[in-house]
Amino acid sequence: MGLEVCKAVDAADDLELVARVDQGDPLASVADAGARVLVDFTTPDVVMDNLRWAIGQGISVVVGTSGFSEERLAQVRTWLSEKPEAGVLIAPNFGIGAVLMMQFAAKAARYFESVEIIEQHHPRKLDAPSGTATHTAKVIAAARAEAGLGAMPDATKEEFDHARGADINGVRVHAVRASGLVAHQEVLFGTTGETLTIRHDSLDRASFMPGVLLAVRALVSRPGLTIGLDPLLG
Ligand SMILES: NC(=O)C1=CN([C@@H]2O[C@H](COP(=O)(O)OP(=O)(O)OC[C@H]3O[C@@H](n4cnc5c(N)ncnc54)[C@H](OP(=O)(O)O)[C@@H]3O)[C@@H](O)[C@H]2O)C=CC1
Ligand SMILES: O=C(O)C1=N[C@H](C(=O)O)C[C@H](O)C1
Repeated sequence: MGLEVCKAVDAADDLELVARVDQGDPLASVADAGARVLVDFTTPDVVMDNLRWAIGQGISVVVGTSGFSEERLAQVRTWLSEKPEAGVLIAPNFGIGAVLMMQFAAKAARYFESVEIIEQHHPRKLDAPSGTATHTAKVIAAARAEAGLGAMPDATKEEFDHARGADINGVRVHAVRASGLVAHQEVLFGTTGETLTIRHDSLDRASFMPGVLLAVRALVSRPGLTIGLDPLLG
């Protein structure tokens, strides 16, 4: 993703790529180069250190790295309150189609008694389930709670470990890893006599770049914490 972002920024007429940082490179080179926005696609282990450093320097940050809990978001808000000029945008998925998939799923949630999420990724992915699937489960769970829906029907009494997937706020999420895949997700809804499947496929990492560039441009004049691309899409 880092390479893909560098290519996309380089190719944009209105943006200038001033620094590239890989593991082991000094972050100070970002500040020395006069960067106004830092884009972080690293790992959940290091992203918070990067964020703390960048916010401390007054540099805004676009974050694609997954692994953001409520506690992490609260920490970012605290850091930002000390640097009101800085902005941070954290998005579980920068693909426009993926953002729409999550919005459609939230809209459908109230009408179906059952829903499960099946995400599929390349086998080099470190985290499971994906940030996108986790976020989708949370927005579906919130929509179900708002509509007064209870637990989903499920008679399972005996199971091999994890056979029914991870339980995220009451929504089952299944993670598939296989060579050849990029990033894919299905949200499967069911109710009496019908199912609805909402599916999104990222077939190439270029799919994330329009969303990343949109966020970079917005953050030049958008202080505070923004979650997801939705507020930028109107
Ligand atoms: N929000 C979105 O739309 C998307 C989010 N992602 C997320 O982005 C993250 C990265 O994904 P991906 O690019 O596929 O993963 P990769 O493992 O291919 O890349 C991560 C890179 O970060 C480098 N790195 C590790 N530590 C640091 C550090 N301290 N400073 C700078 N660089 C560092 C790694 O170096 P090294 O190889 O030496 O360890 C590696 O090159 C994941 O969390 C993934 O889930 C991915 C795609 C889309
Ligand atoms: O690691 C990936 O590849 C991806 N990670 C993000 C996630 O965890 O949801 C976004 C997309 O699914 C690709």
